[in-house]
Amino acid sequence: MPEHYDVVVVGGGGSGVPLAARVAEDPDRRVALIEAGPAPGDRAGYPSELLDAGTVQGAMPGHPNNWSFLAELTPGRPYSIARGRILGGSTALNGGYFVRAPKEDFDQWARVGGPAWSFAEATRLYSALEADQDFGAVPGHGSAGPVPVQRPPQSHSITRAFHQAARELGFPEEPDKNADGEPGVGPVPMNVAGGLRWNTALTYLVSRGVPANLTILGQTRVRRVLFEGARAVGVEVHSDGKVSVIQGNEIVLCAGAIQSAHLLLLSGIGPAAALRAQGIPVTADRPGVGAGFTDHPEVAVRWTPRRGVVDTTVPRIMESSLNFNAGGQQASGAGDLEILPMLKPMSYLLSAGTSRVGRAGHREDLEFLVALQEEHARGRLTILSANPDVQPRLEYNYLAVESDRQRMRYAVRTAVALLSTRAFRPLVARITEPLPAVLAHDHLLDEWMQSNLGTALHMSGTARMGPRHDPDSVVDSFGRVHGIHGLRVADTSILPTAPRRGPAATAVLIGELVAGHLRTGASGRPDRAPGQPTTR
Ligand SMILES: Cc1cc2nc3c(=O)[nH]c(=O)nc-3n(C[C@H](O)[C@H](O)[C@H](O)COP(=O)(O)OP(=O)(O)OC[C@H]3O[C@@H](n4cnc5c(N)ncnc54)[C@H](O)[C@@H]3O)c2cc1C
Repeated sequence: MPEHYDVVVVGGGGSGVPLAARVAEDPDRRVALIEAGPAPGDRAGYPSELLDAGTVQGAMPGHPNNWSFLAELTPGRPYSIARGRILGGSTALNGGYFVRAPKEDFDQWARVGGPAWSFAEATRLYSALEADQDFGAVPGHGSAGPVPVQRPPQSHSITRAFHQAARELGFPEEPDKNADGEPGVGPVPMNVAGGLRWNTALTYLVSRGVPANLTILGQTRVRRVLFEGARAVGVEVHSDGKVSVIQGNEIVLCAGAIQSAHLLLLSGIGPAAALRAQGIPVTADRPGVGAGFTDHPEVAVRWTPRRGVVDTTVPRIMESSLNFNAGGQQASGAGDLEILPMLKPMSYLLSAGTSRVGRAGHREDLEFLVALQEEHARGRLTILSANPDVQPRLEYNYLAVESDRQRMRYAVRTAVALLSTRAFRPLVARITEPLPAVLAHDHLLDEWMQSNLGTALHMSGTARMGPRHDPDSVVDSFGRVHGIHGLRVADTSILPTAPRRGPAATAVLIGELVAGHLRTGASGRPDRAPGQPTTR
């Protein structure tokens, strides 16, 4: 007999772990959390390089806990897309920048998601999930949630110069990037404490204990959802070389923006013609699955530091960021551009000196990561085979529209202007690229951006929420798949657009929000406030 659970959660990452942990606070529900990667039961079980918040070694293509998907950022520009493959998901290998989406994002999302997605409701959820070490006691913040949030000291010479340079150019200070203030320069809130990256498994499960009614199945990969008519009844899984079935009253896909959409397609939910072309029987014709995703295109402005600027022993990769509007300092808005000064060379961040490249790293260039936080172009994820082992095609279409290129040019020129200020003079030996001749001409700068293009790895919107009559929407406000009973998606796939800041905090919020709805089946307001201890 297949095992049977009340709730089956597929994928233990930014959203899946909080969701499973919260639902399992109800002792009457049997919950299964299925994770394709390993599921360490304690901190010592995590590879040390994934805990080290001073590097991002898990982002290195080919790392065993990284799915390393192949994508095209623009036609002809292949790129390896990092995603976490371990309990904690991408939060186990990300940059640790834990920032809320601004009010403007929630205003936009609430138009299709309703009151559960209002900024007031989001503030309540963000506050309940955090233990903010700097502002926890003030309204709009929390001190009792699972996720430790801290702003790093602003003492590094690069950070001090960055603040001063931003002021020289007229940008305002933004002392708390998790408050609803004007975008500007300020410390980056991080889920980093004691030099450790606190992934969702450490915060929601290891620190708080795994409830007896929550079964965690590691090294178990879901291949597709199983149905009886229009009701999801279970999942087909592959583990230990065997294929088996796990049944559930409610199936929740939290496999991330790439794999939740892929699982929907493998299960016959998506554009009917594309499914039939792969021989997949159509369960629900939803053309929106995989279509129109957004992310944050990124380029690196490189500079050679003077001797003594880089200190690889600093237990952080960054300390501050500048969020600003493409219309200039005078423009209002939530900030569609971002500049993040890295404190160490990228080669070092990816290998921590364990490879030849990494050892040389401390003498190499540093980067300002420059990102477009509000894309107008749209990407596409399409199924290539009914075989779950064949990854979908990922076409980002970055910078495909002039309004994106124009704002990105503005951001790159601003980064170079920051490095050219008086504040940076004592630190900068030279700005390596883009060169002045490239900066001076839009078409040359466009070519440079295209050939240096990267991604912030913030994919969202592959199964967007919206009203059922909208053919491009896939789920409702609480992740329920239109036209199907007992199946939800709860991760950044459901966001209509990528948040204008990093999505990790919002991924956790999605887990909390959908768990609240699963617990009550009604308003989304949980019967017990998240962060409040259980009474069992
Ligand atoms: C290198 C990197 C750096 C980043 N830096 C930042 C940052 O500094 N700040 C920020 O805000 N955001 C950052 N992000 C993005 C952020 O971490 C993600 O947006 C967030 O973790 C998404 O949560 P999720 O639950 O949607 O997906 P994930 O966290 O990716 O979780 C999905 C989980 O599902 C599992 N899974 C997938 N398919 C299956 C299957 N078929 N069966 C079973 N399990 C499956 C995966 O193994 C994974 O554990 C970064 C991402 C990466 C990759």
